[in-house]
Amino acid sequence: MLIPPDPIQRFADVLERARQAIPVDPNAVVVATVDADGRPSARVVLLKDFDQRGFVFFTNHESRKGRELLGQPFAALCFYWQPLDEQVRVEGRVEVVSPQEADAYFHSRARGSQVGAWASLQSRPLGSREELENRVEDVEKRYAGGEVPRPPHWSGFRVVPDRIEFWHARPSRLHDRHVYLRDGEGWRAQMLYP
Ligand SMILES: Cc1cc2nc3c(=O)[nH]c(=O)nc-3n(C[C@H](O)[C@H](O)[C@H](O)COP(=O)(O)O)c2cc1C
Repeated sequence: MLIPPDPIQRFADVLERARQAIPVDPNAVVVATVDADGRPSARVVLLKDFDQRGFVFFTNHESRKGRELLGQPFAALCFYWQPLDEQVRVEGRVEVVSPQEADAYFHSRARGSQVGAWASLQSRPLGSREELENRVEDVEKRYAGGEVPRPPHWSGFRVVPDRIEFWHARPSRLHDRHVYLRDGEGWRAQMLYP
């Protein structure tokens, strides 16, 4: 098989197949970060955008992942689509998206999610469910009848890839693995043993 030259276009094709095969959250992805001591942590987020510049997700920048990424600006993403028998791994430096990009996405979200972004002190200890509900009520009162602005601590991260790997299951565990390594403005593709 000839390895397709553009990994971003190849990712677009795989994600499109995933969207057709998986009714809920085909854009879910595990994102791994590390803290200042090199200790890794991982969680699922939703991929909200991607193009030649990179892969974007949104979150609270004061959350555990947010603080880790602001301190150690590298991440690894891992997609797995079981019905497709496909895995894609993306690695690279992370940058914060522009305020315009963050605003545009924030204002496209449901109002409840916008309120939640203010109410949730993501990843900090919570005393009770009631405490969270009271915070939600306070935010709703504060912005009653008006637009909910984007919290300054809520924005997107873009993973700027320097390594993208496509894995496709094959019989006898002799799977296909194609890794793309950033090479100047382009990519150098390489097969790997499974
Ligand atoms: C399907 C799914 C999608 C999620 N999407 C997001 C997301 O886009 N952004 C986000 O901040 N958290 C998302 N979460 C919650 C995260 O997994 C995580 O619990 C939260 O962000 C706190 O992580 P942290 O403490 O490591 O920062 C999602 C969880 C699941 C299961």
